[in-house]
Amino acid sequence: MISIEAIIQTHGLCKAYNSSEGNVLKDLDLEIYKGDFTVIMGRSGSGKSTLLYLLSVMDYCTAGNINLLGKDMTKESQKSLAKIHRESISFVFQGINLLPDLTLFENIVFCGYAVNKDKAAVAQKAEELLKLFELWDKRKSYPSEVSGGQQQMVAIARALINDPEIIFADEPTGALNGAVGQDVLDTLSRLNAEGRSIIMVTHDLNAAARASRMLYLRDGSISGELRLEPYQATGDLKERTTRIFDFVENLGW
Ligand SMILES: Nc1ncnc2c1ncn2[C@@H]1O[C@H](COP(=O)(O)OP(=O)(O)OP(=O)(O)O)[C@@H](O)[C@H]1O
Repeated sequence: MISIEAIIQTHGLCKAYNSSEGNVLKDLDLEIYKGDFTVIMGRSGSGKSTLLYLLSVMDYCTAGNINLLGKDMTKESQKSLAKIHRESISFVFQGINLLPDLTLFENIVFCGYAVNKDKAAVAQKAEELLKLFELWDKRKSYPSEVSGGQQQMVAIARALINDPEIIFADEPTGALNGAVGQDVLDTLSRLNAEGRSIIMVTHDLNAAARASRMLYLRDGSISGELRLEPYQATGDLKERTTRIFDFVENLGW
């Protein structure tokens, strides 16, 4: 059951990278709800990644404001923003971005130590996550020694080490083959079913089929929205994919 509690609200949100090219995001008024698996789609260049970076406060808006978990992000200090990044939100990138000189285990605990001084508790949680993702026997391997899918699982484990309320994902399956991509999506769906809010950008209809709410971005504005029943492991992915295809096709995808 999705609540109607907004965890993110934007008002008049604009982003321009330079004054000569105008706004990439145009006056967006948007709400993201707690417990949703929100998927953002749109054509290449429509501003999806820009929006994700703004919502996750990895980049700054040029006008308007963003309220994240009850706080106006345009008014928070750098220290407060850093705290929110460490404790409340996480980001899973397409490029994965594990630190190459740290083992899989070290990649995960490294982020945990930044928040929790109890190193034993962090190590315990990292162990649980690695076991959950069936990577415990690879804990001493370096990222270059495991597959892309395993690296992405570690990136998700790292994103979970501080128990974030919101997970942002930018094309998390973009670099993976089909079956491995499904494993990553299954993991995100499971996290969502456990109550975590997920906001994901994707071009992939199969990935989008995990959404409980779809937003379609066109030229920096939201031009459509679709609400779906939350995905269930036994659910009919094909039927959901067809619905999403019809939705985005009608919007000019
Ligand atoms: N750092 C940047 N500096 C200047 N322009 C940028 C920058 N990042 C993005 N843009 C421009 O902003 C627009 C939106 O880019 P964005 O990456 O948000 O789109 P997208 O919908 O995620 O695209 P894609 O699907 O291709 O990843 C594009 O015209 C892009 O060239």
